[in-house]
Amino acid sequence: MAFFLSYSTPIAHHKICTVFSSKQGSRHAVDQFGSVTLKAMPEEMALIVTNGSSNNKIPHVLTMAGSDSGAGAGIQADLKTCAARGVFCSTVITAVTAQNTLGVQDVSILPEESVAAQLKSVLSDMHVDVVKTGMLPSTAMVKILHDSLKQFPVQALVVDPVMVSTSGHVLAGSSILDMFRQDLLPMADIVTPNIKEASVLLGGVQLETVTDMRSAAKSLHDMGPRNVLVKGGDLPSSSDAVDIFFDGKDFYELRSSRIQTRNTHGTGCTMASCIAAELAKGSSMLSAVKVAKRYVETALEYGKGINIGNGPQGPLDHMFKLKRKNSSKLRLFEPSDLFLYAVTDSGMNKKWGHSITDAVKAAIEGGATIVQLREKDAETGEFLEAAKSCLEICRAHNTPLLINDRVDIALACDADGVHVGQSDMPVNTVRALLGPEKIIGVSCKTPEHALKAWADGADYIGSGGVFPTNTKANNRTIGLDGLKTVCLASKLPVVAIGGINLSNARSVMELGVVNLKGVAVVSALFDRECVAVETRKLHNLLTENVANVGSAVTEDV
Ligand SMILES: Cc1ncc(COP(=O)(O)OP(=O)(O)O)c(N)n1
Ligand SMILES: Cc1nc(C(=O)O)sc1CCOP(=O)(O)O
Ligand SMILES: [Mg+2]
Repeated sequence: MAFFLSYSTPIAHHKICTVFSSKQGSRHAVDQFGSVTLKAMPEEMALIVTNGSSNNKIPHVLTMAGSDSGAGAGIQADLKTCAARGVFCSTVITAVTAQNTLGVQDVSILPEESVAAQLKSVLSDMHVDVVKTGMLPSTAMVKILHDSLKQFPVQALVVDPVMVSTSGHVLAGSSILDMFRQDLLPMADIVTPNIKEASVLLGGVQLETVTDMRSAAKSLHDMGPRNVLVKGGDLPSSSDAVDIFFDGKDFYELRSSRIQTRNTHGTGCTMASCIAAELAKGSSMLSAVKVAKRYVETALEYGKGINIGNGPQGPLDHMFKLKRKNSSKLRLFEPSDLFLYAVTDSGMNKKWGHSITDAVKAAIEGGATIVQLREKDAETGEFLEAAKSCLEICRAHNTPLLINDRVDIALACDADGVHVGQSDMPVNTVRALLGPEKIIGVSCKTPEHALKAWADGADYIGSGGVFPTNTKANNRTIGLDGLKTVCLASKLPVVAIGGINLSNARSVMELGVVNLKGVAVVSALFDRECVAVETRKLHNLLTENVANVGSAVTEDV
């Protein structure tokens, strides 16, 4: 049963039920079936679920949208986004547009029979997980989609209600507005309008503030979709890019810094197809939305200087991963990096006569999977020099190097990221300074801290003190119970910290919580004569323990 519990997000739950619903023949049946709990599943059902999730099955998004000759938006954006996110993407083309950086010059709508045939070809044969819609230029196409999904239910439907191009060209006539409201939105697991589209769908209400966006999200939710994301990229009154996500119960305000670039054509399609891709991989809706927002922000940042075309709006560049700045140097975060997290201490190194570089080398040699420089007494110049030297060592061993507290030092030496506490620089400010791809960790002692860290754009949290420690003065001990409470509330991977050593590390990892990825240690590694030997011992102990606890500690959140 442990296998199924790891897929117990609402969306994946829906997917599991979809497997059975194909016999029942309607999406309505899927939804009713969705209320069956996993524990109540009979054995034969479990078998089918296992087969449906076999290793050979690649997550699959079907996009039903228009072709954009300029390739920033439409079908082309969806294909590139899914490819960048590691998801297979099939296509149903509804229209062929001639557009470039100047605007839309021509739109040819495909015959409805062709659209129906494309949908049938793919849905009947290719095991689609998620359908994403973009430009649906006729009421008949909405009906075709509706009927096709009844016949071939999927895990989720992501609706990007494309109505007006960013250049102002109307891509869906007013006749289909009612069809959107009556048929499409009630089918949708999420609808992702921008400000203009939300306004049109709501009969022309003006959206000028974040409060207006919240009311719009609520009113759109009343039209039937399970979740609503109102995108505020065009909101005139905000210096950040603010989106409002509403799941019918809670509102989430998702903020990112506004990137100054003309290359924004396709952000809407890209956001929706990235949400679809993450859902197809098994993410919860909220996580999918957050990943998509970061993906778009990163693409904007990397593509901001690209020069394509002579018009006012250039295309988004989806494949930035292929040509990142400093691509040989950039170290992207993996939750498994937290497995054995070595945090340095200048006082301990001085006591044992270790240079900072020797200490870091030894920790890596012993198996440390990430290093944090926590040099509380160092002068700025000395800290920066130490950071540069340690970065060379870490890069040579493909081990991420984070800087404690000092965002300026991290920026100056191009470290992989920063770890901050509750009274250090706020995470959203750190994110704005470091950009979307650097690693940010935050110390969290409570579930509230953990949720805020996630909402503000952190990559992981450090939680403790698990045990009393002499390394950090006046540190409150939260114990194993406190750690478990934080882990269960956290949507981010967690590393435990505080008084952890060879004699108690096992009890930490035996908590067996899926997002507890490792231990962060100072004195048990660095307040020792031989750092490499101590690190190796702890590494071995953790490795043995993971083998006992099983897959729980290797899965990603
Ligand atoms: C991995 C990890 N977790 C927690 C901390 C503590 O950070 P903070 O609360 O800011 O305290 P200081 O380390 O700055 O004293 C950490 N450094 N690393
Ligand atoms: C730096 C730090 N942060 C903590 C927290 O609870 O957030 S405990 C701690 C010190 C950890 O050192 P040692 O492994 O020597 O106990
Ligand atoms: Mg700090």
